[in-house]
Amino acid sequence: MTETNILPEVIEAPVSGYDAFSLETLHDVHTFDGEQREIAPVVYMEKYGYYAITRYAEIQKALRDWRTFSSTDRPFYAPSAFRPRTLILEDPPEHTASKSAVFKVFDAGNLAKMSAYFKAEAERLIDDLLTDGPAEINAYNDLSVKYVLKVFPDVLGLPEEGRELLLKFGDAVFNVFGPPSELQAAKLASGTEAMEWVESNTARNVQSEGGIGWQLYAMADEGKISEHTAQQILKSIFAAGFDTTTASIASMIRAFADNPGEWQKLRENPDLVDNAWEEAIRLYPASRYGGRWATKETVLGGVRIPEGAKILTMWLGAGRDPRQYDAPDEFRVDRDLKNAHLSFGFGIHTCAGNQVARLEARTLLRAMVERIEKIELIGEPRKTVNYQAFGHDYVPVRLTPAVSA
Ligand code: HEM
Repeated sequence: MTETNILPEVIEAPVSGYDAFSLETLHDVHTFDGEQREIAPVVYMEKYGYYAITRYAEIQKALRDWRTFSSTDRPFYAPSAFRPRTLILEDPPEHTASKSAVFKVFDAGNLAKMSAYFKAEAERLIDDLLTDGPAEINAYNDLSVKYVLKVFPDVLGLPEEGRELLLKFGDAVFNVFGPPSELQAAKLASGTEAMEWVESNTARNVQSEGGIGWQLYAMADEGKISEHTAQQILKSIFAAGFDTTTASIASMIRAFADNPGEWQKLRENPDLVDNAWEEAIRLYPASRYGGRWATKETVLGGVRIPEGAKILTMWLGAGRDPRQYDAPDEFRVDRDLKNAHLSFGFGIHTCAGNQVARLEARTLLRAMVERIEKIELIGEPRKTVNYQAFGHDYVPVRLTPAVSA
């Protein structure tokens, strides 16, 4: 018998005592999720009775097959006011209609309008920061939050007052899919403050004519989606569109502060801006995992997954899978990302706002590269502690302005 005739061996998922949600884990998710990745492509987390897909290739393979790896249920799923019941909790055909509605409001025409506005605001913000020469700032609050909470809510037509509640809302949303704990209770309590604001700012009657929300309700009038779905989609944008970008832009600045040589490389070759941003979110994804359930028994990476299994797709760990990337812990602005990364997910549920997130981040980075000579760390950065979201909420840096020609 030749080797090609040997059927691949199918094994049961290695049983792991891993607690993906303990405080110890949450303080160092890259190390701990990375350890699980090195055990097997799929592990069984005994403590919670859930499966975790840990490696790049297997996550990608699973997410190509939405019929087997359905999104309509997931570990720790319980209906929650913090989880808008649309898109991420839908499979086709419902999902197709909702996703088309989002793509329609983020079409080329709307993105082009956003692009010009984001650029003007990014440049203004950096110029303001550097008016008096070198600036010592917390890159999270003074740069990332300031920029994101200005440009995207403006585009959505949201009032100035209360915008910071979007971050509390997002922080709660990203703590829903995990076990009850003090941490979860605190995040949900804090998010509750945001609920009324979110509810009233996603209502039909407050949407400014021609704005994103108005366009969604117009689609409801045309019968393309329901009125309820229009509001749920708007809530999804509120839920997923702020914590993610603020955290990952702060993480990107940390990556540059840790690697001054990479900043110089980018200054010398600004064409690398887009690639540098993708590399930053490969290294520091804003979302640690997704959730699915197996609609039938299946085998992934040689590991059996039973019908009905609830599954975490651990894309933060997969972003540093050495089977996919050379020297995966290193930040290299010119890395050949080949198949990109999983930080925006993969398959039919790929991030619906990825174009907006990319536009925001790349535009800011371009404005920075043109204006900033040096980014230096002047203190210890702090990572966020959250079940599902990952990022930095404190990145103390000194920005030295470039001497203009
Ligand atoms: C750097 C910023 C962002 C990151 C890293 C990110 C990451 C992700 C990931 C990993 C998923 C897939 C979830 C899954 O398959 O389980 C996702 C889905 C989603 N994201 Fe984002 N996101 C970002 C920004 C945004 C923004 C700005 C918006 C809105 C404008 C947004 C809206 C959504 C929505 C609505 C979904 C659900 C898509 C679907 O189910 O088809 N995200 N995002």
